[in-house]
Amino acid sequence: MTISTLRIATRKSALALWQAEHVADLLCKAHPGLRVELVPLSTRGDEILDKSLATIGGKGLFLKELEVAMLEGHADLAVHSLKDVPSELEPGFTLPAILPRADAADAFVSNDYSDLTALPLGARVGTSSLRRQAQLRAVRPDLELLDLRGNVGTRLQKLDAGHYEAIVLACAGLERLGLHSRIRSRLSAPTWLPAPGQAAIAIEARTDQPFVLEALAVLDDAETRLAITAERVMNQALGGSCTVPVGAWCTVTEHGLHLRGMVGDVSSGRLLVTEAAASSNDAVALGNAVAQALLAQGAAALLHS
Ligand SMILES: NCc1[nH]cc(CCC(=O)O)c1CC(=O)O
Repeated sequence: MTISTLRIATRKSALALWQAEHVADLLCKAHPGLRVELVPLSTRGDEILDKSLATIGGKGLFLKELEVAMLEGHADLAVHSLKDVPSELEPGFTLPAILPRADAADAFVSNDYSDLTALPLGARVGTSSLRRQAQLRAVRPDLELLDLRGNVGTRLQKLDAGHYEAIVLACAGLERLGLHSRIRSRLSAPTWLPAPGQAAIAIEARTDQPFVLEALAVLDDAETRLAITAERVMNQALGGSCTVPVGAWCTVTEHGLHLRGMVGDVSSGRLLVTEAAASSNDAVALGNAVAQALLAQGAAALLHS
């Protein structure tokens, strides 16, 4: 059976819409004659902006309404930032395609300062990400770390309004929104680790829709899938969610996979870091091995503190 139309469920933020339109373009190119429509939806994660994600129930809140739309037959697929996708999906759903990864680094964004070291003593830095907070603490224990939620545009407005000397965002999101010029410097591996799956776009669909899955699978990037598998397995083995400061970065070369993992503590800025290598067939084992090594270093105490 050939599919004539695919409907993409997406959140309504500028970044989510860009990503959904990007997938729509790729699908149209891959399947000439296919109609692709966007189904923009609001999620609880978008609506509740005054509480931390940890308090309101974590990352799943950005997926739920999109999954309901697929279950009710209003949409055939959903497009997500992979780093917002919980390591365990709801039953009945799968990720048939992971797109090639963009720049996974974080961005130091500031109107007055060129990088982290240039910030004055006690400067205010905005980020609600515990991973970013712990890594900031580790290099600059003097900084005042302040919460900052909302979509990318809102966060930049709060910086420009003078609430912070600097904020930290993902380079990939800024690039996609045409905001490359806001990146003053990159916070990148190996010294600074991104979130598991950062900068990769994931397509989600129902496991019981074989023709949809087949149409989507052509967009899958094998190398990115290997890397994010190792990173997400590590995160899951650490009991990971967005409520703990965990960073991961897996590279893929002709020699195989190399994974660097981090668990941090926000209050002390203490970071545990481990790395290991494996062959391309062993992404899952590599993720588990790095998680076990972090636990052996004492990660459990940090994760449950
Ligand atoms: N948590 C929100 C979110 N989810 C994905 C991205 C960036 C794009 C990506 O990582 O693919 C962002 C914004 C940010 O962290 O600055």
